[in-house]
Amino acid sequence: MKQTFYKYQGTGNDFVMIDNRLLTFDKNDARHVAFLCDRRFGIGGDGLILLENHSEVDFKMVYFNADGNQSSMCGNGGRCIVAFAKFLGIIESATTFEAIDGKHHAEVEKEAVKLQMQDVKVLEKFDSHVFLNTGSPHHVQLEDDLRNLDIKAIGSKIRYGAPYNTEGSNVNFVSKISEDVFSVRTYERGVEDETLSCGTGVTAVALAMNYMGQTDKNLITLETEGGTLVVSFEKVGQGYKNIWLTGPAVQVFKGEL
Ligand SMILES: N[C@H](CCC[C@H](N)C(=O)O)C(=O)O
Repeated sequence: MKQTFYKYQGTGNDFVMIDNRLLTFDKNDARHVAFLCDRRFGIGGDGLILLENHSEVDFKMVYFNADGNQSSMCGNGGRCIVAFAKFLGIIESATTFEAIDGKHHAEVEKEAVKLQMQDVKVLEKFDSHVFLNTGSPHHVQLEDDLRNLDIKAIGSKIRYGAPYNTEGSNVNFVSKISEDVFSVRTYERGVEDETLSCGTGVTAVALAMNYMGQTDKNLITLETEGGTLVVSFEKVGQGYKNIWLTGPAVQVFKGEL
């Protein structure tokens, strides 16, 4: 049976998107998901996202990394599925949906989508980096010069090394541009390469920079290889709440296979 596929991108983090409200897509066929995400033999994407019905909220998001395995929360994918839900006529602009890390509120604002992330109660500070989970695990480290970094080589070494090992972590390299602007490059677990941006990653960076005292602002601009994202938050004790990730989410293609 023919299947309709969409492609969405949020600041260059791109996804194969499927309306799976009829539950026809086989979630257990990792090889097929990896094929669809393959940039040469398939459609191509950093991940694949299913939109499904939900009994209490507007819809449910199911996320797969490009390796074909279901994974933790995807911030850019969360923004893209909200744009997809509006395109399908499921929502107007405000919405609440269910993802692997719980319920998320979001609002469509013209070409941009504003996505509320889960509260972050624990950040672990080390000499070289900060580790926190913003729906996905993130290692965040400051660098003087992002341009000449071999992100894939250095990122994979950290991702597969102790203490992350097989389960791994996403790895974000950051340089400070100004009091409220930071540049970020990310090595993504499950893509096992640099992606042009990472939504849970830039969220982690914004919170980590505030936590480390690199900024006392609570509205941070993150410049990524794929574009500009904005993260706002409220510090509460040693943690953060009312965390919002805002940026573009664009449908780039629709087709059938
Ligand atoms: N690769 C991540 C999930 C997707 C995160 C990223 N695409 C985002 O926008 O948050 C992981 O397995 O932890």
